[in-house]
Amino acid sequence: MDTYQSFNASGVAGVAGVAGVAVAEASASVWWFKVVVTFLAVVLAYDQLVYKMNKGNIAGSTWKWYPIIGPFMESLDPKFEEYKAKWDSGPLSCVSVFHKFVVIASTRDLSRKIFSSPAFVKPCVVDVAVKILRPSNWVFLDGKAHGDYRKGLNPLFTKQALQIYFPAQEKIVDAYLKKFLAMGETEGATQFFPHFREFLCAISLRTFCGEYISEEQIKLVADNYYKVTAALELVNFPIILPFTKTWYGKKIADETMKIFEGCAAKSKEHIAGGGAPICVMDEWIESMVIARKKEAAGDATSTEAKLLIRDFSNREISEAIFTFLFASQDASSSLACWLFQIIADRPEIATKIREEQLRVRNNDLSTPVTLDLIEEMAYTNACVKESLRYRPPVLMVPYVVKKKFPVTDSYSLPKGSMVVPTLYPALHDPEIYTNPDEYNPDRFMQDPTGSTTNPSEARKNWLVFGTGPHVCLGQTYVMMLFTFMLGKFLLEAELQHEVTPLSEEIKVFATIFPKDDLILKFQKRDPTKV
Ligand code: HEM
Repeated sequence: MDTYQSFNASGVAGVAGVAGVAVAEASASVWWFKVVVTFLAVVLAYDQLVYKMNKGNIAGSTWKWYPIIGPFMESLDPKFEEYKAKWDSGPLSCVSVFHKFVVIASTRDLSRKIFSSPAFVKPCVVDVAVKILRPSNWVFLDGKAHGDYRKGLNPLFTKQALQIYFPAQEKIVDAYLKKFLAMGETEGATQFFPHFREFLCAISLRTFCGEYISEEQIKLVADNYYKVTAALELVNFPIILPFTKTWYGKKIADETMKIFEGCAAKSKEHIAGGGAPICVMDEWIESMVIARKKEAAGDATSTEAKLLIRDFSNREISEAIFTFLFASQDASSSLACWLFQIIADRPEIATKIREEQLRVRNNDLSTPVTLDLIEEMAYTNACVKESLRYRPPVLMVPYVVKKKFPVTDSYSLPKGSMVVPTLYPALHDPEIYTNPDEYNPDRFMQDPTGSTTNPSEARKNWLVFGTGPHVCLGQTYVMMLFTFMLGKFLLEAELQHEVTPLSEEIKVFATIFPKDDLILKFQKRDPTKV
C-alpha cells in the first residue's frame, strides 16, 4: 500500500508536474501561434493595403486574390490570351506579384510616353540578368552614360556599315538554303523552329565576329543559346544554384563571351595589320583606331574623343557583342517563323514577291545583290513590315520606375514599380489599321505608315522596335536582312506549310512563336519563273 501510495503520490506529483509543464508548453505554443498568426495577418493586410494604394483608379482586381504571390503561377507559364485580356481591361492595368507592383500600359500614347521618359524610367532587368550579362555590361548604363555609349555603337548598324557585313551574311543564307532544300528532299516537312533559331544564330555570329569564329564554335553557341533565354525569363529564381536553369544559362553566356574575347583579339590584330573591316567587331575596332589617329592629329570631335579614344578591352567588346546576340536571337527567330509561315500560306503574295525579285534584277539572276538593290524591293519589304505588325516578336518591354511618374493626369506610377509599355495593341489598333487582324502587306504599299485612314497618327503606332533612347539598335539590319532573305528563299524554293489547328495560335517563349513550332518543307523550284 505504502509502496502503492508512495508510488501513487509520486505518480500524482509527477502527473501534476508533467501537466504543469504541458500547460506551460501549451500556453507558450498558443503564444507563439498567436504571434505567428498576428504577424501573418499584419503582413497580409500590409500587402493588400499597399496594393490598393498603388492601384488607385486603374484597372486590376480589387484585392490580390492570391495573397502575397499574386498571379505568380500564371507568370511561370505566360499565355498570350491572358496578356490580351489584361491589355483589353484598360489603358493602365496592374498586378502585384510578391509585393512587386506591375503596371501595364496598353495604348500607343501611354507606351510612347513611357519609352520616351528616361528621367522617370529605365529598362528593367531581372536580377539574374545582371549576373548572366555581368554588372559591367553597357546595357545596364542609364541616362547620359547610356546615351554616350550608344552614340559609339550606332555607327556599327548604319546602312553603310551593313554593306560591309552583307557578303558574310549572303554566304550563310546560301548555305542554309541549300541545307533546308536537302532536308526537304530527305525528311519532308519538319518542325522549323529549332532550325530557324540555329540559322539566325549563325547569321548573327558571322555578322558580329566574321571569320574569327569557327564553325564548331558557331554550332556550340547555336545549340546551347536557348539555355540563356530560359535563364532570363521574367520570372526566375534570383539566386544561381548549381544545375538550375540560371546556372546553365550563366555557363553558356560565360563560354560564349570567352569565344567572343578570342575573336576580339584576332580582330584587333587584323585591323592593326591594316586589314579592311568585314564584321561588326572589325568596324568597331577600326573606328577606335581612326578616332585615336584623329586625336593625335588634333582634329577629333569631342564626341569621338569621349567615346572611342580609349581601348575597349577584349572582355568589354565580348560583353557588348553578347548583348547584340541576346537582343537579336529570339526576336529574329520569331520573325523568321511567322514570316515564312504567313507567306507559305498565301501563294498569291508569294507570286507577287517573286515578280518583284525578278523585276529588280531585270530577270538576270546573276545581278549582285547590294543594299541599294534591296531598297528597291518595296513589296518584299512591305511583307516583312506587315509580318512585324501582324505578329510583333516583342509584345511588351519591362521598365522600372526611378521616381514617382505622373503618367496621366489622374495616376502616378509609384517609385520602384515595374511599368510595361505594350507594342501589340498599338500595332493592332483598328482606328489606324483597317482589319488589323488581317495580314495585308498592301497597306504598306498604299502608305508607308500602313494606314490610309490616319497616316499622320499611324507613325506613332510603329512600336515594333520600341522608341526613345533605348530604341532597337538593329532595326535597319533586321529590315535589310529579312527583305533579302525572303526574296532569295522564295525565288529558290517552294515553301510548303503543314497547317495544324495550332499554327495560328501564339506561344510565348520570351518572344512569340506559332504553337506547333512551324512544320515546313523547302522544295527546289526554277528561280527564273514566277
Ligand atoms: C525582329 C527583330 C528585332 C526586334 C523585333 C527587336 C525589338 C527590340 C525592342 C522592342 C527593343 C526595346 C526598345 C526600347 O526599349 O525602346 C530592342 C532593343 C535592342 N535591340 Fe532589338 N530587336 C530585333 C533585333 C535586333 C538585332 C538584330 C539587334 C542586333 C544588333 C538588336 C539589338 C538591340 C539592342 C542592343 C537593344 C537595346 C538598345 C539600348 O538599350 O540602347 N535587336 N529591340
